[in-house]
Amino acid sequence: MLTLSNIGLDYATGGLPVLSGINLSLAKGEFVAIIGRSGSGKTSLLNIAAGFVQPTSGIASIDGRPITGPGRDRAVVFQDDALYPWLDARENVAFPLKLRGISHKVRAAAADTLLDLVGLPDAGHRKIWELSGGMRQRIGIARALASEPQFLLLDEPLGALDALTRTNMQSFLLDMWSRTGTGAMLITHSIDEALSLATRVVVLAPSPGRIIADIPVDFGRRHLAGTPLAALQSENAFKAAHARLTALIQQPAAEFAA
Ligand SMILES: Nc1ncnc2c1ncn2[C@@H]1O[C@H](COP(=O)(O)OP(=O)(O)OP(=O)(O)O)[C@@H](O)[C@H]1O
Repeated sequence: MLTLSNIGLDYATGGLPVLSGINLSLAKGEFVAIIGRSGSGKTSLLNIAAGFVQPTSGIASIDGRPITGPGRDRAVVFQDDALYPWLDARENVAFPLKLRGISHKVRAAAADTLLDLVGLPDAGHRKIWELSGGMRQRIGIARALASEPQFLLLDEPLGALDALTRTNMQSFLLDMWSRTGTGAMLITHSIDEALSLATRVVVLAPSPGRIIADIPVDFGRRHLAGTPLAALQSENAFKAAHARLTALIQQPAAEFAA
């Protein structure tokens, strides 16, 4: 269990704290989407979970152990795929294993298994610049999975993709999450995406960033069970949840104080 307890964050720039009183837990097998206005502190929160940023107050922990920095139990995927252009796809996926001193033969075999898992069994020898945006994000996710993380921390990983690729990648992401049994934390600006993938949608209000809603949803699980995303998104329940989340994000700042 990844637990954020009473987290506050102040970058000491003289303004309001960026985060205040955040209590959030993420179990393995859960998929939490975090939405909120630009600047509400979503990336800051993910960076605390990743161990890139230490909170000013409160405690971030995994199974009771404080998070003091990045660790193999958490893998982060960003909007920019951040692949190494001088390595081919297989070497990119295998890179975390190389850092752990795993032999060339073993890591090449592990990378091929992961490339298979992400649907790119023949891409191992391809150069990064030969791949489409969606393929590069799959390679990035395969690389994240190479360290067998317990938690996937996803910061707008599909944000730079065209609409059709993004829809395909949403199904792919859900499939990866369900096959690997990880806990996923997804930051997204898309309410549709949050509702379509997550088991819980958490809404952050800005200034200071705090949680104003934590809503369980089941559209993603139903998509995994076979219902197409388009069918789910046309249901009244989906539209009602969308309208509720839109209203929460758009409400005037003064009302957030309540
Ligand atoms: N390293 C930093 N130093 C100082 N201030 C920062 C730093 N990182 C973020 N901030 C500030 O913290 C606030 C929250 O930023 P953050 O990126 O966490 O929000 P966000 O909700 O992810 O925004 P967006 O949706 O635009 O990506 C913003 O006011 C931002 O300027």
